[in-house]
Amino acid sequence: MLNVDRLTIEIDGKCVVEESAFSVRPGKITSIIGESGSGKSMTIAALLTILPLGAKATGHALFNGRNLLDASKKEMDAIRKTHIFTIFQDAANSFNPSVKMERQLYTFSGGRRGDTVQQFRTKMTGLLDELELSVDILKQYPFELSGGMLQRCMIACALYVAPDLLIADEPTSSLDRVLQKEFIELLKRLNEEQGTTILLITHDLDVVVEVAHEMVVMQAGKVVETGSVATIFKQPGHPYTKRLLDSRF
Ligand SMILES: Nc1ncnc2c1ncn2[C@@H]1O[C@H](COP(=O)(O)OP(=O)(O)OP(=O)(O)O)[C@@H](O)[C@H]1O
Repeated sequence: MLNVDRLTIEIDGKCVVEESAFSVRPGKITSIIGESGSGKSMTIAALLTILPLGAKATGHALFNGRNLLDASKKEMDAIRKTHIFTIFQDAANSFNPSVKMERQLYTFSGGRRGDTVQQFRTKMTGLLDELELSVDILKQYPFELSGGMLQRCMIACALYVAPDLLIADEPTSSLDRVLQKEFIELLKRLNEEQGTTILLITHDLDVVVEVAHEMVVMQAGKVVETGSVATIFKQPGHPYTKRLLDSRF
């Protein structure tokens, strides 16, 4: 599904990710974990070709055989429209505060699929209901909804689009513990019921152990360990991973 190899990212000549390599297998939840500043978000930005100005990525990030790093804007737009869906840290920032939810959710889901507004309304109403969100939210503005509700709206769009790959970058860090748990359950459902492949970026080991099948450990811009969560938790191979796991107890 996704094979990253020798990914190096420089920002204004400074190397922030060095020769990183990892794979995301279809149907699995893979988590990238690492301390703040280890390069997790820059890695995702490189895959989505949304690196900040002055940044440059080299290497390979093969998504279904296509190197995302040298895809044109047009190709990338097409890939992001239906094949890769991204949920960012703070859902509130993903929405325009002055536009009602219905129009925005349509843009994120039905519009991407080429559905009519009527088709969107029917399908989205069912999804909102499943996610225990009232259909009335469609008439509301984002600021009238809580952070947890907005993240659930993003999940509703992901369920609607049914992407090949869902990238979630620290999706629970702005939520309280109860909402975090709820959101993680939804990610699990998406994976188990729809078979969605998920790449989850987090610095929370509890989240990793709860939901991920495989993990990629990053430290100071480098991937120091990859493997199944069960194996790594049982027998961490790298001193940094050991420290990370020890800090959990
Ligand atoms: N816009 C930017 N301009 C210059 N350097 C940046 C920029 N964004 C991030 N960096 C640097 O890139 C490195 C990797 O940052 P990145 O945001 O990928 O870390 P992270 O692992 O996602 O951390 P966090 O968990 O805090 O989000 C850091 O040294 C950071 O200072």
